[in-house]
Amino acid sequence: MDCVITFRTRRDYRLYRSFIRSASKNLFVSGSSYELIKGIADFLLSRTDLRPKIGIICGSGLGSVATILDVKKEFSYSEIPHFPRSTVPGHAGKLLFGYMGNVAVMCMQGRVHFYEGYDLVKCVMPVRVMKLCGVTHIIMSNAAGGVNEKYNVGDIMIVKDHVNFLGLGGLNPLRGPNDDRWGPRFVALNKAYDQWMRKKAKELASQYQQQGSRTTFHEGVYAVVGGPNFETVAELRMLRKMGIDAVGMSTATEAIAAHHCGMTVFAFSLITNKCVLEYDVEEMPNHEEVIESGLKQESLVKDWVSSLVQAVGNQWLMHTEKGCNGLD
Ligand SMILES: O=P(O)(O)O[C@@H]1C[C@H](O)[C@@H](CO)O1
Ligand SMILES: Nc1nc2[nH]cnc2c(=O)[nH]1
Repeated sequence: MDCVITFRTRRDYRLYRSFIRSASKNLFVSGSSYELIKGIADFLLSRTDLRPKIGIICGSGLGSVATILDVKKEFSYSEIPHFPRSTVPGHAGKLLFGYMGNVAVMCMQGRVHFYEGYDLVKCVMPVRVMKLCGVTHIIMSNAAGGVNEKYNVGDIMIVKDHVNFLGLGGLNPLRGPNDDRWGPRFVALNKAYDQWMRKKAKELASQYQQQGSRTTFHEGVYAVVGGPNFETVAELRMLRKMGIDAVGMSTATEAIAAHHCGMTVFAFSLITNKCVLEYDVEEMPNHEEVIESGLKQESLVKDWVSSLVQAVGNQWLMHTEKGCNGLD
């Protein structure tokens, strides 16, 4: 049915036209515009003198990583304008600014996920906020199911690559008009996970093995699925045939946004459950077990992440005179 709108004055017409223009623009950019994210970064930076160089995202049950920070400023996500709120147990929903040694760090104690109802562009908003706060290196962690039969609960997998099942189906945080201030329209991902950081992380990991730790470190491929259900046996068998080592519900999309805006990306998965690829098995994955596994590996993960942060800091010192204490 056609609809005819009449306007009493030219002013009414102009108001209507500008409303429609901004509404159609917002259809694409709401929650993601550069200006909005700059506003959030400015809000945070106006409340702390600390200028972070490294960003950390704590996954399910991995929030304890934040406790190694000498915290200088803490925000609850709910007090940050336009910031998404975590709704999942095991994600405290706090943004912390502090030091790890002499390295200035910004740390998300908990993330938001697509399955919580957020658009992907909103899920990656905190990554872009970190970028505009000055973060150059980002460390992402997640809880994941071990698809590779050699992986055991408590193992750690350094992510060397990912399969983005959401993205292959068209759900991508970069979908929509591209703002070149973030990065190019078509971004290459063959070097998404930084080689130097992976090598350093492996070197640091080897010390635990030498000290007799039972934790095994791997390097492997992470697959992101939409969640929130855990996978069926048929899905897991398919993932394994495809060469997937671990499966989860986050990280890959954040890594895409971080790489797109030029950050150096490192990600790791804590294997919190062994995926069940057989039908006649009693055990079933659950979120409580995921969180519990995170807590069990707390001290090793904290130690390892902290040494990696220091290693990045030392690397900076070698290449710049200023270092990374956030005061330069
Ligand atoms: O935030 P991450 O990816 O660590 O959380 C994983 C995926 C689900 O949110 C949850 C399932 O237990 O853990
Ligand atoms: N998709 C998925 N995410 C997880 N997070 C922790 N364990 C799992 C799992 O088995 N599957």
